[in-house]
Amino acid sequence: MSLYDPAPNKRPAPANVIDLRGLNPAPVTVFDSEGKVDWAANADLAKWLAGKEGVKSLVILGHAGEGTFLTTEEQVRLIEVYVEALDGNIPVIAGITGEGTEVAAKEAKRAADAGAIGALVYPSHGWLRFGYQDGAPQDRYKAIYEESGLQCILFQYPDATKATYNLKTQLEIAAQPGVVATKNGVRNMKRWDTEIPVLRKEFPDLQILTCHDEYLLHTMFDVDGALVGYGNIAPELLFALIQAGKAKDYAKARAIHDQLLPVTKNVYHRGSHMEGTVALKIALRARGVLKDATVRSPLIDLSSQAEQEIEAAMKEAGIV
Ligand SMILES: N[C@@H](CC=O)C(=O)O
Repeated sequence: MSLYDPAPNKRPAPANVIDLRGLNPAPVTVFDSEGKVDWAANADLAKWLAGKEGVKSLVILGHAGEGTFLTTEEQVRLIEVYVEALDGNIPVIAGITGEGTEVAAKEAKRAADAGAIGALVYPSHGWLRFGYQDGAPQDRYKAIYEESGLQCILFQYPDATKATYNLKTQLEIAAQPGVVATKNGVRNMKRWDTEIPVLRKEFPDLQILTCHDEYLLHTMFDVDGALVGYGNIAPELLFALIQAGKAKDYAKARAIHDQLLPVTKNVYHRGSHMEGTVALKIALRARGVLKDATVRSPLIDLSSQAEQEIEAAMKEAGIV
Protein backbone atom coordinates (compact mmCIF):
# COMPACT_ATOMS: atom_id res chain seq x y z
CA MET A 1 0.00 0.00 0.00
CA SER A 2 1.28 3.46 -0.85
CA LEU A 3 2.32 5.82 1.87
CA TYR A 4 -0.38 8.20 0.72
CA ASP A 5 -3.23 5.76 0.61
CA PRO A 6 -5.53 6.59 3.48
CA ALA A 7 -7.61 3.92 5.14
CA PRO A 8 -10.28 2.75 2.71
CA ASN A 9 -13.12 4.00 4.88
CA LYS A 10 -11.67 7.51 4.84
CA ARG A 11 -11.46 7.89 1.10
CA PRO A 12 -14.75 9.03 -0.33
CA ALA A 13 -15.40 6.91 -3.22
CA PRO A 14 -17.87 9.32 -4.66
CA ALA A 15 -20.22 7.09 -6.54
CA ASN A 16 -20.16 9.67 -9.26
CA VAL A 17 -16.78 11.30 -9.32
CA ILE A 18 -16.95 14.11 -11.85
CA ASP A 19 -15.40 13.12 -15.15
CA LEU A 20 -13.00 15.84 -16.27
CA ARG A 21 -11.19 13.77 -18.88
CA GLY A 22 -11.54 16.18 -21.75
CA LEU A 23 -11.89 19.94 -22.06
CA ASN A 24 -12.99 21.96 -19.05
CA PRO A 25 -13.32 25.59 -20.11
CA ALA A 26 -13.23 28.36 -17.53
CA PRO A 27 -15.88 30.67 -18.98
CA VAL A 28 -15.61 34.42 -18.87
CA THR A 29 -18.38 36.26 -17.04
CA VAL A 30 -20.40 38.35 -19.46
CA PHE A 31 -21.22 41.94 -18.51
CA ASP A 32 -23.40 44.43 -20.32
CA SER A 33 -21.98 47.71 -21.57
CA GLU A 34 -22.60 49.27 -18.14
CA GLY A 35 -20.63 46.55 -16.39
CA LYS A 36 -23.65 44.73 -14.90
CA VAL A 37 -23.73 40.95 -15.11
CA ASP A 38 -25.75 39.97 -18.18
CA TRP A 39 -27.49 36.87 -16.84
CA ALA A 40 -29.09 35.83 -20.13
CA ALA A 41 -25.81 36.19 -22.03
CA ASN A 42 -24.06 34.06 -19.40
CA ALA A 43 -26.69 31.35 -19.78
CA ASP A 44 -26.19 31.47 -23.55
CA LEU A 45 -22.42 31.13 -23.17
CA ALA A 46 -22.91 28.16 -20.82
CA LYS A 47 -25.13 26.40 -23.35
CA TRP A 48 -22.83 27.19 -26.26
CA LEU A 49 -19.78 25.77 -24.51
CA ALA A 50 -21.61 22.76 -23.13
CA GLY A 51 -22.76 21.91 -26.65
CA LYS A 52 -19.19 21.48 -27.86
CA GLU A 53 -17.78 17.97 -28.22
CA GLY A 54 -15.40 16.97 -25.45
CA VAL A 55 -16.51 19.61 -22.94
CA LYS A 56 -16.81 17.85 -19.59
CA SER A 57 -17.50 20.64 -17.12
CA LEU A 58 -17.59 24.41 -16.86
CA VAL A 59 -15.41 26.03 -14.24
CA ILE A 60 -16.85 29.40 -13.36
CA LEU A 61 -15.69 32.15 -11.01
CA GLY A 62 -12.06 31.57 -11.89
CA HIS A 63 -9.49 34.02 -13.16
CA ALA A 64 -10.99 34.08 -16.65
CA GLY A 65 -14.41 34.46 -15.04
CA GLU A 66 -13.36 37.54 -13.06
CA GLY A 67 -14.76 35.60 -10.10
CA THR A 68 -13.21 37.76 -7.42
CA PHE A 69 -14.57 40.91 -9.08
CA LEU A 70 -18.15 39.75 -8.45
CA THR A 71 -20.09 40.37 -5.27
CA THR A 72 -21.06 37.39 -3.14
CA GLU A 73 -24.64 37.70 -4.40
CA GLU A 74 -23.50 37.80 -8.02
CA GLN A 75 -21.29 34.75 -7.48
CA VAL A 76 -24.19 32.72 -6.10
CA ARG A 77 -26.57 33.85 -8.81
CA LEU A 78 -24.05 33.04 -11.54
CA ILE A 79 -23.79 29.49 -10.23
CA GLU A 80 -27.58 29.21 -10.24
CA VAL A 81 -27.77 30.56 -13.78
CA TYR A 82 -25.19 28.01 -14.95
CA VAL A 83 -26.89 25.13 -13.15
CA GLU A 84 -30.20 26.01 -14.76
CA ALA A 85 -28.67 26.53 -18.21
CA LEU A 86 -26.74 23.25 -18.14
CA ASP A 87 -29.73 21.32 -16.80
CA GLY A 88 -27.62 18.51 -15.35
CA ASN A 89 -25.82 17.76 -18.63
CA ILE A 90 -22.38 18.62 -17.31
CA PRO A 91 -21.30 19.74 -13.84
CA VAL A 92 -20.70 23.28 -12.68
CA ILE A 93 -17.45 23.79 -10.83
CA ALA A 94 -16.97 26.97 -8.82
CA GLY A 95 -13.72 28.75 -8.12
CA ILE A 96 -13.27 29.08 -4.35
CA THR A 97 -11.02 31.99 -3.53
CA GLY A 98 -11.71 33.22 0.01
CA GLU A 99 -8.51 33.92 1.90
CA GLY A 100 -9.31 32.42 5.27
CA THR A 101 -10.00 28.70 5.60
CA GLU A 102 -13.39 29.19 7.24
CA VAL A 103 -14.31 31.96 4.81
CA ALA A 104 -13.43 29.67 1.90
CA ALA A 105 -15.36 26.77 3.43
CA LYS A 106 -18.46 28.96 3.76
CA GLU A 107 -18.02 30.19 0.20
CA ALA A 108 -17.89 26.55 -0.92
CA LYS A 109 -21.06 25.76 1.03
CA ARG A 110 -22.87 28.63 -0.70
CA ALA A 111 -21.65 27.27 -4.03
CA ALA A 112 -22.89 23.78 -3.20
CA ASP A 113 -26.26 25.12 -2.09
CA ALA A 114 -26.49 26.97 -5.40
CA GLY A 115 -25.96 23.71 -7.27
CA ALA A 116 -22.22 23.47 -7.95
CA ILE A 117 -20.75 19.97 -7.87
CA GLY A 118 -17.08 20.79 -7.76
CA ALA A 119 -14.67 23.34 -6.35
CA LEU A 120 -11.53 24.69 -7.96
CA VAL A 121 -9.71 25.54 -4.76
CA TYR A 122 -7.42 28.54 -5.09
CA PRO A 123 -4.57 28.99 -2.66
CA SER A 124 -5.07 31.65 -0.02
CA HIS A 125 -3.68 34.61 -1.89
CA GLY A 126 -1.56 35.93 0.97
CA TRP A 127 0.59 32.86 0.29
CA LEU A 128 1.58 34.35 -3.06
CA ARG A 129 3.73 36.87 -1.24
CA PHE A 130 4.50 35.19 2.07
CA GLY A 131 4.37 31.48 1.39
CA TYR A 132 2.38 29.02 3.51
CA GLN A 133 2.95 27.06 6.67
CA ASP A 134 3.36 23.33 6.23
CA GLY A 135 -0.09 21.76 6.54
CA ALA A 136 -2.14 24.90 5.90
CA PRO A 137 -3.10 24.01 2.30
CA GLN A 138 -4.16 20.53 3.45
CA ASP A 139 -6.41 22.11 6.10
CA ARG A 140 -7.95 24.38 3.49
CA TYR A 141 -9.00 21.44 1.27
CA LYS A 142 -10.23 19.46 4.26
CA ALA A 143 -12.39 22.29 5.56
CA ILE A 144 -13.85 23.01 2.14
CA TYR A 145 -14.75 19.39 1.49
CA GLU A 146 -16.16 18.81 4.96
CA GLU A 147 -18.29 21.96 4.88
CA SER A 148 -19.56 21.70 1.32
CA GLY A 149 -19.14 18.16 0.00
CA LEU A 150 -17.88 19.69 -3.25
CA GLN A 151 -15.45 17.51 -5.18
CA CYS A 152 -12.21 19.43 -5.09
CA ILE A 153 -9.63 20.22 -7.74
CA LEU A 154 -6.11 20.77 -6.43
CA PHE A 155 -4.85 23.98 -8.03
CA GLN A 156 -1.07 24.02 -8.51
CA TYR A 157 0.19 27.58 -8.96
CA PRO A 158 3.34 28.45 -10.89
CA ASP A 159 6.73 27.60 -9.46
CA ALA A 160 7.57 31.30 -9.65
CA THR A 161 5.06 32.04 -6.86
CA LYS A 162 5.29 31.30 -3.16
CA ALA A 163 1.84 29.71 -3.36
CA THR A 164 3.15 26.80 -5.43
CA TYR A 165 2.78 23.51 -3.55
CA ASN A 166 5.81 21.30 -3.08
CA LEU A 167 5.39 17.64 -3.98
CA LYS A 168 4.74 16.52 -0.41
CA THR A 169 1.93 19.04 -0.08
CA GLN A 170 0.39 18.01 -3.41
CA LEU A 171 0.52 14.35 -2.41
CA GLU A 172 -1.05 15.00 0.97
CA ILE A 173 -3.82 17.09 -0.58
CA ALA A 174 -4.41 14.44 -3.25
CA ALA A 175 -4.77 11.83 -0.51
CA GLN A 176 -7.59 13.73 1.15
CA PRO A 177 -11.21 12.79 0.81
CA GLY A 178 -12.97 14.70 -1.92
CA VAL A 179 -9.92 15.61 -4.00
CA VAL A 180 -10.55 14.19 -7.46
CA ALA A 181 -8.28 16.13 -9.81
CA THR A 182 -5.39 18.51 -10.10
CA LYS A 183 -5.12 21.53 -12.36
CA ASN A 184 -1.42 22.00 -12.84
CA GLY A 185 0.06 25.31 -13.91
CA VAL A 186 3.53 24.88 -12.44
CA ARG A 187 5.31 26.28 -15.52
CA ASN A 188 8.58 24.64 -14.58
CA MET A 189 9.12 21.64 -16.80
CA LYS A 190 11.67 20.09 -14.47
CA ARG A 191 9.03 20.02 -11.77
CA TRP A 192 6.33 18.91 -14.23
CA ASP A 193 8.42 15.99 -15.48
CA THR A 194 9.35 15.01 -11.93
CA GLU A 195 6.08 15.51 -10.08
CA ILE A 196 3.37 14.48 -12.53
CA PRO A 197 4.66 10.87 -12.75
CA VAL A 198 4.73 10.63 -8.94
CA LEU A 199 1.16 11.95 -8.64
CA ARG A 200 0.10 9.45 -11.31
CA LYS A 201 1.80 6.55 -9.59
CA GLU A 202 0.50 7.35 -6.13
CA PHE A 203 -3.02 8.29 -7.23
CA PRO A 204 -3.91 6.58 -10.49
CA ASP A 205 -7.46 7.89 -10.25
CA LEU A 206 -6.49 11.51 -9.71
CA GLN A 207 -7.42 13.33 -12.91
CA ILE A 208 -4.53 15.42 -14.16
CA LEU A 209 -5.40 18.59 -16.04
CA THR A 210 -3.08 21.11 -17.60
CA CYS A 211 -3.73 24.84 -17.39
CA HIS A 212 -0.68 26.03 -19.29
CA ASP A 213 -2.75 28.13 -21.69
CA GLU A 214 0.26 29.82 -23.23
CA TYR A 215 2.06 26.58 -24.13
CA LEU A 216 -0.39 23.74 -24.01
CA LEU A 217 1.40 21.48 -26.48
CA HIS A 218 4.25 20.83 -24.09
CA THR A 219 2.01 19.36 -21.42
CA MET A 220 -0.58 17.69 -23.61
CA PHE A 221 0.94 14.20 -23.66
CA ASP A 222 0.76 13.64 -19.90
CA VAL A 223 -2.75 14.71 -19.04
CA ASP A 224 -6.32 13.52 -18.81
CA GLY A 225 -7.61 16.87 -19.90
CA ALA A 226 -7.27 20.62 -19.77
CA LEU A 227 -8.87 23.21 -17.52
CA VAL A 228 -8.28 26.46 -19.34
CA GLY A 229 -9.66 29.88 -20.09
CA TYR A 230 -8.51 29.19 -23.64
CA GLY A 231 -11.40 26.72 -23.84
CA ASN A 232 -13.77 29.69 -24.20
CA ILE A 233 -12.62 30.68 -27.65
CA ALA A 234 -11.38 27.53 -29.38
CA PRO A 235 -13.12 24.56 -27.75
CA GLU A 236 -13.12 22.54 -30.96
CA LEU A 237 -9.39 22.80 -31.62
CA LEU A 238 -8.49 22.35 -27.97
CA PHE A 239 -10.49 19.14 -27.77
CA ALA A 240 -8.71 17.94 -30.92
CA LEU A 241 -5.39 18.82 -29.26
CA ILE A 242 -6.31 16.85 -26.15
CA GLN A 243 -7.26 13.86 -28.28
CA ALA A 244 -4.01 14.06 -30.23
CA GLY A 245 -2.09 14.18 -26.95
CA LYS A 246 -3.89 11.13 -25.63
CA ALA A 247 -3.21 9.30 -28.91
CA LYS A 248 0.48 10.33 -28.59
CA ASP A 249 0.13 11.77 -32.08
CA TYR A 250 2.78 14.48 -31.96
CA ALA A 251 2.45 15.47 -35.62
CA LYS A 252 -1.26 16.14 -35.22
CA ALA A 253 -0.84 17.93 -31.92
CA ARG A 254 1.92 20.08 -33.40
CA ALA A 255 -0.26 20.97 -36.40
CA ILE A 256 -3.10 22.08 -34.10
CA HIS A 257 -0.64 24.01 -31.94
CA ASP A 258 0.69 25.77 -35.04
CA GLN A 259 -2.81 26.54 -36.26
CA LEU A 260 -3.64 28.07 -32.88
CA LEU A 261 -0.34 29.93 -32.51
CA PRO A 262 -1.55 33.31 -33.85
CA VAL A 263 -4.40 33.20 -31.32
CA THR A 264 -2.14 31.98 -28.52
CA LYS A 265 0.26 34.83 -29.22
CA ASN A 266 -2.46 37.43 -29.35
CA VAL A 267 -4.32 36.25 -26.29
CA TYR A 268 -1.74 34.72 -23.98
CA HIS A 269 1.67 35.95 -25.13
CA ARG A 270 0.47 39.55 -25.40
CA GLY A 271 0.96 40.65 -21.82
CA SER A 272 0.07 39.38 -18.38
CA HIS A 273 -2.29 36.45 -17.94
CA MET A 274 -4.81 39.00 -16.64
CA GLU A 275 -4.75 40.73 -20.01
CA GLY A 276 -5.55 37.34 -21.50
CA THR A 277 -9.02 37.56 -19.96
CA VAL A 278 -9.71 40.84 -21.75
CA ALA A 279 -8.47 39.26 -24.98
CA LEU A 280 -10.73 36.22 -24.47
CA LYS A 281 -13.79 38.45 -24.47
CA ILE A 282 -12.66 40.24 -27.64
CA ALA A 283 -12.10 36.87 -29.31
CA LEU A 284 -15.52 35.62 -28.21
CA ARG A 285 -17.06 38.75 -29.65
CA ALA A 286 -15.18 38.09 -32.89
CA ARG A 287 -16.74 34.60 -32.91
CA GLY A 288 -20.16 36.18 -32.50
CA VAL A 289 -20.68 34.45 -29.15
CA LEU A 290 -20.63 37.68 -27.13
CA LYS A 291 -22.11 41.02 -28.07
CA ASP A 292 -20.16 42.88 -25.44
CA ALA A 293 -16.53 42.50 -24.33
CA THR A 294 -16.85 44.69 -21.22
CA VAL A 295 -14.51 43.78 -18.36
CA ARG A 296 -14.50 44.84 -14.72
CA SER A 297 -11.73 46.80 -13.05
CA PRO A 298 -8.94 46.01 -12.27
CA LEU A 299 -9.04 44.70 -15.85
CA ILE A 300 -8.62 47.41 -18.45
CA ASP A 301 -9.84 47.54 -22.04
CA LEU A 302 -7.24 46.86 -24.72
CA SER A 303 -6.45 49.32 -27.48
CA SER A 304 -8.38 49.20 -30.73
CA GLN A 305 -5.19 48.03 -32.42
CA ALA A 306 -4.98 45.10 -30.03
CA GLU A 307 -8.62 44.31 -30.71
CA GLN A 308 -7.94 44.23 -34.43
CA GLU A 309 -4.91 41.98 -33.92
CA ILE A 310 -6.97 39.51 -31.86
CA GLU A 311 -9.74 39.48 -34.46
CA ALA A 312 -7.18 38.96 -37.25
CA ALA A 313 -5.59 36.09 -35.31
CA MET A 314 -8.95 34.36 -34.91
CA LYS A 315 -9.34 34.58 -38.70
CA GLU A 316 -5.80 33.40 -39.39
CA ALA A 317 -6.42 30.33 -37.22
CA GLY A 318 -9.58 29.61 -39.18
CA ILE A 319 -11.78 29.92 -36.11
CA VAL A 320 -13.89 32.71 -37.60
N1 LIG B 1 -4.19 29.25 -16.93
C1 LIG B 1 -4.18 29.90 -15.71
C2 LIG B 1 -5.35 30.59 -15.36
C3 LIG B 1 -5.97 30.24 -14.14
O1 LIG B 1 -6.91 30.03 -13.59
C4 LIG B 1 -3.31 29.29 -14.68
O2 LIG B 1 -2.31 28.75 -15.04
O3 LIG B 1 -3.55 29.31 -13.50
